[in-house]
Amino acid sequence: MKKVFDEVASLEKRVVKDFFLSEEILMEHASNSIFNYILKKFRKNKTILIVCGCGNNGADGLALARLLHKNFNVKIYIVKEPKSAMAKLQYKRAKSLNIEFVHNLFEADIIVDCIFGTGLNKKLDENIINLIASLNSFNSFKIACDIPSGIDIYGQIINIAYKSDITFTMGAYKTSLFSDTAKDYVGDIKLVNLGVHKDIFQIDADIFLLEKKDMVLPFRNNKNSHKGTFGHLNIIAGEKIGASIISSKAAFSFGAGLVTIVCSKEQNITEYIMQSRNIAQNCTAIAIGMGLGEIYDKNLEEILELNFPKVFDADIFYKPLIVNYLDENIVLTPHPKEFISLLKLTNIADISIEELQNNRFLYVKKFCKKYPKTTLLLKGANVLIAKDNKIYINSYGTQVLSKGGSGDVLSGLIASLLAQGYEPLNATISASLAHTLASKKYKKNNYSLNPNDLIKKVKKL
Ligand SMILES: NC(=O)C1=CN([C@@H]2O[C@H](COP(=O)(O)OP(=O)(O)OC[C@H]3O[C@@H](n4cnc5c(N)ncnc54)[C@H](O)[C@@H]3O)[C@@H](O)[C@H]2O)[C@@H](O)CC1
Ligand SMILES: Nc1ncnc2c1ncn2[C@@H]1O[C@H](COP(=O)(O)OP(=O)(O)O)[C@@H](O)[C@H]1O
Ligand SMILES: [K+]
Repeated sequence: MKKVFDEVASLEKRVVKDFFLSEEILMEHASNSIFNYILKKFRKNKTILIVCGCGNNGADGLALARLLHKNFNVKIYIVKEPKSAMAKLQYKRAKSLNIEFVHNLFEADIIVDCIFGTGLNKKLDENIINLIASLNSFNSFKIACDIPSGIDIYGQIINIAYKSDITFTMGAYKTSLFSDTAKDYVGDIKLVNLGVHKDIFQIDADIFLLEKKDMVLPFRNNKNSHKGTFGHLNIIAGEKIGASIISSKAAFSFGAGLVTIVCSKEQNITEYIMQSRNIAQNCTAIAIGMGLGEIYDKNLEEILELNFPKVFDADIFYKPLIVNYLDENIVLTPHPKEFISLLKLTNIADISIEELQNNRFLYVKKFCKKYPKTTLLLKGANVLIAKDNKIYINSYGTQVLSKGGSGDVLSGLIASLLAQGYEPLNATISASLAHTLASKKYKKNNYSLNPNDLIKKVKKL
């Protein structure tokens, strides 16, 4: 996993102060990394339009223009006269090299957005809104320097934002790049080294970006085993049995030795999944909430009192009783609407879905502060997993997963690992990665995936 920071300016200052680098060295590294990328990826006859603002983001662009000049057909468009010292210096250098400055935007082969970086601090005026809209309308390959212009430090769009194919982020990953809103604007994200190794540049973090290698699949080590070795998951069925069936199939495919659906009447379910009226004697984990609908408090309480690891999903986030059971045994998998109900039940906040989506990191941190031992997975375009005041981002999911039943597969995968003895945070991280990475293996198109297709892909990880 990689470290992620809310702000990077203090890290830059530290490198200048403690390791005697200069702002100029950092900037040269920033522009050089984009230069090298363009040099490798594109032929030399391509036109490149670099759009520069008045601060150091613009200065990065002017330095980049200097590096690209004579290698490519480079044009600079100045949005606002250089204001920062570095922007003035880089402007002077670019001018002295006779790089062409243009006064009209055009559809270049490549556009590099260096209008605003982390310094964006107010609403965009009409001219800049129109300018970004024009850039977005061009069919060029679009690069963003540090962050797509128009996205603020909270990852929100103030008026409009540049839509890039790739973003070069300077020095460290920023949380703003991983808001759900930003996901349609950042494109691929590349981390740029600013002159010292990232382990020196970056201090301790409490937010992390998950990588494929963080996924631990439930491979079986010992040949001398039996079904009981791999746990017995009990899924509490509710009014909509389909949700439990999907979860049970996902759980079975992900290694649980036995899976039982606990239901009050006989159901027509998959033959290898067991069914029972009661929780099994040898149960090792419970999943509850998916398709639950109404349930008597007394019945719910009896289940919640059982001392097994549990996944709480879906309808359970509307039951006030659960707030008494949010301990280290519990994994919560709400989507945003369910999470605002949980925030209300726990007296943390009474907010709208929009307020949550604009501040996902903030409300996950608030929840974590009150319930540090519980594992939380907040669903979304970028999934946030949290425990012990640390947040883990899973950014691999895509719109292919926006389907009824995708969440039931996820809860089944997590519960399966819990049943097999994984610690709750590790179970949640590995299952969430398996869920999203499996979905990426579905290549037909991005609209037709169903839960069974997803489970098939999980089997092939
Ligand atoms: N500080 C350093 O050592 C480094 C800085 N770097 C670059 O510097 C950037 C940050 O530079 P700055 O702090 O100068 O900030 P920016 O270049 O992002 O923008 C700041 C300027 O834009 C103006 N501005 C902000 N919002 C505006 C709006 N809505 N409409 C009109 N004008 C607006 C501000 O008044 C300010 O003059 C980073 O994103 C990165 O690209 C990199 O070169 C790496 C090294
Ligand atoms: N656009 C998207 N990008 C990434 N992941 C998504 C997207 N849409 C949905 N998902 C994922 O799909 C799952 C949907 O779960 P949920 O909304 O609970 O559906 P259901 O309860 O019908 O199964 C979650 O894991 C969510 O993170
Ligand atoms: K930018």
